[in-house]
Amino acid sequence: MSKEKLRIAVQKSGRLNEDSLKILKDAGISIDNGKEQLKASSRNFPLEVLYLRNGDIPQYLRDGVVDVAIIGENVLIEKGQDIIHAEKLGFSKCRVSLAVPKSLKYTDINDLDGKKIATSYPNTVNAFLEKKGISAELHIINGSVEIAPNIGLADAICDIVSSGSTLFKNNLKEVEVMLKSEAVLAISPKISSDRKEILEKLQFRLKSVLNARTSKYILLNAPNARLDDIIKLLPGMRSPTVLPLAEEGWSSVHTVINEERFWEVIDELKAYGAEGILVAPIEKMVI
Ligand SMILES: Nc1ncnc2c1ncn2[C@@H]1O[C@H](COP(=O)(O)OP(=O)(O)OP(=O)(O)O)[C@@H](O)[C@H]1O
Ligand SMILES: O=P(O)(O)OC[C@H]1O[C@H](OP(=O)(O)OP(=O)(O)O)[C@H](O)[C@@H]1O
Ligand SMILES: [Mg+2]
Repeated sequence: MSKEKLRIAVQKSGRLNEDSLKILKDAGISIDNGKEQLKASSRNFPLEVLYLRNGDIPQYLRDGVVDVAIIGENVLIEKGQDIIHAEKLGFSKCRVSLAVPKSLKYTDINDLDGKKIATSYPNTVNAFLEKKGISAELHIINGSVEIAPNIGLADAICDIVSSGSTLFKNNLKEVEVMLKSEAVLAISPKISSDRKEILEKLQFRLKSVLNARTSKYILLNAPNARLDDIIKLLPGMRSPTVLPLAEEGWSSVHTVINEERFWEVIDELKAYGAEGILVAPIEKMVI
């Protein structure tokens, strides 16, 4: 067997670290994790993990020091336009937005012309402003950006927004959403063909985990008279499984459904007489 290993960068600590390790674990990849180690290997998958600062990862990918990484799309947009985004991983969802003091009357982006904007995302802001034909002075800071208007450092800010509570606490309001982001699997343009084979195996596993996370297995009892209507609401992987119940005139229907779709159709299912609806998690889903 080849000794080749795929090298993946995972955030050392911060918002992405825990969910990144969790998705690898759910994909059946065990990583022995000495807390202080910056490098670790998997026992059961040809993977080497490097724990790095999120902001440094685009450069490591570009140089081919790591083959793949779990990173926020926002960082790739800011610093890694040349890097391939593969799977969206469904966690660390946020947006990168412009915000101004609540007291400021804001009509549109023209209100920021000639103003000072504090941000850790200068390339993203510049590209956005350029597209809108606006010029502003950027004040680049690495953290606590939201405090800038309160201390007279800037008129507006551009930073990550999720719940909006940091903006609220700093008396700011979100006025423009520049981009939406979530964690993604990013791929180095320099990855070798041997490692690409390992990457394909990793992507297959991640997709199975992601499919399972967004789907549910449902079982319900349905009156035979309304079976056709109920089945139309429940497409399933190929089609639902229908089994007769011991009680005449009733069937048991089993299927897989996207969780959001389940909540959309639940009232209709009940209206067609579906009973005893059970919803179960799916561990892995190979399509
Ligand atoms: N409040 C939030 N809600 C959801 N996702 C977020 C939030 N803040 C940041 N993120 C996402 O998580 C990523 C990592 O954020 P975090 O604050 O942990 O690291 P950082 O300080 O930007 O980077 P570094 O690892 O270089 O110190 C961001 O790039 C973004 O994609
Ligand atoms: O809309 P909210 O839910 O309030 O989240 C947004 C905040 O979260 C991030 O900061 P973080 O907590 O990661 O601190 P950091 O500046 O130390 O990275 C981001 O920089 C915002 O300040
Ligand atoms: Mg942060």
